Amino acid sequence: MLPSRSMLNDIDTTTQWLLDRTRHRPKIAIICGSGLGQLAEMVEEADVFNYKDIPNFPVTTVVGHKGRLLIGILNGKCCVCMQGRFHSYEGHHMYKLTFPVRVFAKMGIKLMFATNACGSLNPSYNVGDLMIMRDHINLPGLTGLSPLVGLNDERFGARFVALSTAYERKLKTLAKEVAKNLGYNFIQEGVYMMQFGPCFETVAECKMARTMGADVMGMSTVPEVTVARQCGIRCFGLSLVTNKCIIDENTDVVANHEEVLEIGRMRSKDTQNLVYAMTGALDLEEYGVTNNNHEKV
Ligand SMILES: O=P(O)(O)O[C@H]1O[C@H](CO)[C@@H](O)[C@H]1O
Ligand SMILES: Nc1nc2[nH]cnc2c(=O)[nH]1
Repeated sequence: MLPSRSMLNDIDTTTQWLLDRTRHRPKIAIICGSGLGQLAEMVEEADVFNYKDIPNFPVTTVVGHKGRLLIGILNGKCCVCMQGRFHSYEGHHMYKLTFPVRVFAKMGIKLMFATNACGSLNPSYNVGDLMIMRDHINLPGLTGLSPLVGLNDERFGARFVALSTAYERKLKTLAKEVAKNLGYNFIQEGVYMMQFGPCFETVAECKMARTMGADVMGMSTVPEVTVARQCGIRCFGLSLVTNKCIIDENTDVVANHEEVLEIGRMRSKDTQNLVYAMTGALDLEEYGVTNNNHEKV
């Protein structure tokens, strides 16, 4: 299913529906990855919406993705937070799974923090490391699956989107500074490869991904970042290494979602503290926010 005119109009309907129900006017969007939903609990004075109640929103089907949108204040900045995301492998068309990002753009979001759980390919990474996304490799995109396929609405952005600046340099620098101040010794910076999922990789696929320059593998984030960039939203990506990708044919150890959620819980507080401190340290004027007023006038 490709986006139609009426689906594009749905964006206006959903945006207005949300703005009519919250006094907050968020400028930052946060997406919680698998097992990282506790991030959302830091949002104060939150107006909370279940995805199933929001017109035109998809619903989450994956364990560890709660399915709530929170709009409120995080360390002094007004944010909208997705407590649970959508994935292609759930059967959502890429256009539909990135629908919230277009709504965020329409709401006036200028920055997006996308978190995810991933498996590591880089042998120097450890389970529990947090990786600042330097860049990504979009395997589905390279093979013809992009959220930007089909009708392009110029209200959102250009037909041809440059992704060489997908991840904002200033935000990567800020993350490193903040992590240093927090005393974190488990920070990496590297390349995330998205594959469609839902299967974890074969050994041969892991070897291919590593050869292609990937440090970690996951099944999300790239569609959201692609759409955000088309809309002019600046992006920061944070990957939690929840497991090591299996690169040895002679082991019976296998990746599993329970382990992903467990490591998510283990690093939950550290991830929260990093995002919280980064949000507080942001100078929103640098990102085009002239009116720092959190609320509608
Ligand atoms: O990318 P997030 O949503 O964090 O989740 C990751 O963890 C799940 C697999 O355990 C997959 O959905 C993968 O993409
Ligand atoms: N593709 C992929 N996604 C993950 N999400 C969490 N761990 C993994 C993994 O090993 N591979």
